[in-house]
Amino acid sequence: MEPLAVAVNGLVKRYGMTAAADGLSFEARSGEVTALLGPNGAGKTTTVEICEGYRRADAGSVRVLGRDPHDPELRTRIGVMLQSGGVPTHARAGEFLRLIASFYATPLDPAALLERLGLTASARTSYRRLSGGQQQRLALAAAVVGRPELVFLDEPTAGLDPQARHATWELVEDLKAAGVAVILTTHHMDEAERLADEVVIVDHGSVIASGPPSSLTGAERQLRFRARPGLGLDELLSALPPATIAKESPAGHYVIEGDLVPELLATVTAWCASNGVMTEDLRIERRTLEDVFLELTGRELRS
Ligand SMILES: Nc1ncnc2c1ncn2[C@@H]1O[C@H](COP(=O)(O)OP(=O)(O)OP(=O)(O)O)[C@@H](O)[C@H]1O
Repeated sequence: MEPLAVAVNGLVKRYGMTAAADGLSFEARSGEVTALLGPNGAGKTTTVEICEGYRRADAGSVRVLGRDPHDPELRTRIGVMLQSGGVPTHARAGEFLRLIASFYATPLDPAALLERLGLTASARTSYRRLSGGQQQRLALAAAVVGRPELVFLDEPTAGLDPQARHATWELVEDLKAAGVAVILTTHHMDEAERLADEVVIVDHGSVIASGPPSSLTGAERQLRFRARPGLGLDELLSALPPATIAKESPAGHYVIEGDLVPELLATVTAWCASNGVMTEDLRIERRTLEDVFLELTGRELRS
């Protein structure tokens, strides 16, 4: 069997009193997108940078393409897109990408990649004069131009416009189809839901849940609607089967969970009608990854 693209076991990394990684374990496979999710400060960047060979673990085992992350042989086999870009500020976009491509035996065509990411018109512009979104796209191009077997993408779509976001998603889907292992960190749950084969939710330095997005969100559906705040949910519940749950969170947003048969929908809308309640956005849907994420990690802001 093909070795795992990334295998992290019991990873520990401390900064003084802070355990950025605290016994963290996960695996990533070739031809799959593995999304690392977690609140600010959860330990994602620390973990990814240890896998990339930029930081050293205090304890635990980390294997990347079957090797130690510091093995120089990995340099040409992995692609890294850093949040900070990592591109010299004076370098022109096109020249920079051609230079990076020249380090690899069988790179992608830099001009085609620039075109694909909407950077052709900016090819002669220096990095520091590119817009934030253009800089980010160039960093993505640099991460993939060498046809790596494994790519680390740290918040690749943060701050991108919708067109660039879609172009990035398509590129990630193509990488996956080509058998590349993609490790993606993102704060966009919809992005993870769309792209990831495997989601790893990290909090306080360890993994609190993992699995395919559909296994985390479950098959259960919810009835959701918006209406004026403070509806008498106890009264509504008394008209519904005993196991039904109704919540208002946040104010004016209602969720009903239970056996979602047509009669339940009819009862809810009839109750709304008899109470003069006009609903908006009435819909039946599965829980989203964002729902699961907030349930698991809480709603409080992280320091
Ligand atoms: N070089 C460092 N020195 C000291 N503390 C650090 C260092 N790097 C990270 N930390 C701390 O380790 C913890 C985890 O940080 P990390 O950057 O890995 O989180 P993250 O999940 O990537 O967060 P974000 O979503 O904000 O990028 C935080 O408490 C952070 O302050």
